[in-house]
Amino acid sequence: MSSHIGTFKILIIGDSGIGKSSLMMRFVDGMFDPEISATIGVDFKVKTLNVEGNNVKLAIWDTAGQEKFRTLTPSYYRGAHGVILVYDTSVRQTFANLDTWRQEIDTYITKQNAVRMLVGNKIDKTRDVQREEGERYARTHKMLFIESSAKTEEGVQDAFEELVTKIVQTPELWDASYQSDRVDLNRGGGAAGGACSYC
Ligand SMILES: Nc1nc2c(ncn2[C@@H]2O[C@H](COP(=O)(O)OP(=O)(O)OP(=O)(O)O)[C@@H](O)[C@H]2O)c(=O)[nH]1
Repeated sequence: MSSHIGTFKILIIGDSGIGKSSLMMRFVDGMFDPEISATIGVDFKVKTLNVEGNNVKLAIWDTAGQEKFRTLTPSYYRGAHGVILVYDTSVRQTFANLDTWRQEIDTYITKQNAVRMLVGNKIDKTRDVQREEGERYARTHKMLFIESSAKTEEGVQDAFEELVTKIVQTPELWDASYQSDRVDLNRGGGAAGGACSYC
């Protein structure tokens, strides 16, 4: 029997045109649209996932990459349990911009141990950034790492599953009864307790 451990807020950020909306559409709807339009403000979808016997509801926030369409940035980050930072493996500049996005995460995130994942998207295209470079960046900055293609589907499901698995394994992020300053050795790491809101 599986138990429901609440709703996780997942944020997708990164430069414009790297495929944030496409990753969300591929994951939630199983589709790819080569003519998808730019996000204005924020888009939002919900999906339920079963991870290690736990039913989790994901509230996925797909944010605009274009500065002029980014409004209310702090509210995107409020209460987020996981952040997916995306770059385009076929456009080096989007990799070079990662430091700026990481600074934004550190400025606005409210749950300090929110799980961070780096995703190199568009691996179906000619490469401008090698896999090893992405791996190294993620390791240096303590992020999970995966490469993907929203077009071919490769890596997309794995990215969300790995992120959510890590969140499930970090109960201080979502279990209201968990106190991070107290270590209770009798406590299991799994499915217990409090529901989280995502707003
Ligand atoms: N070849 C290829 N094209 C992709 C992939 N992912 C997205 N695209 C295309 O890249 C373009 C931009 O995709 P979006 O998903 O709108 O990018 P975004 O990051 O959400 O852009 P903003 O909303 O402006 O922040 C679209 O034409 C997509 O079809 C991919 O994995 N491979």
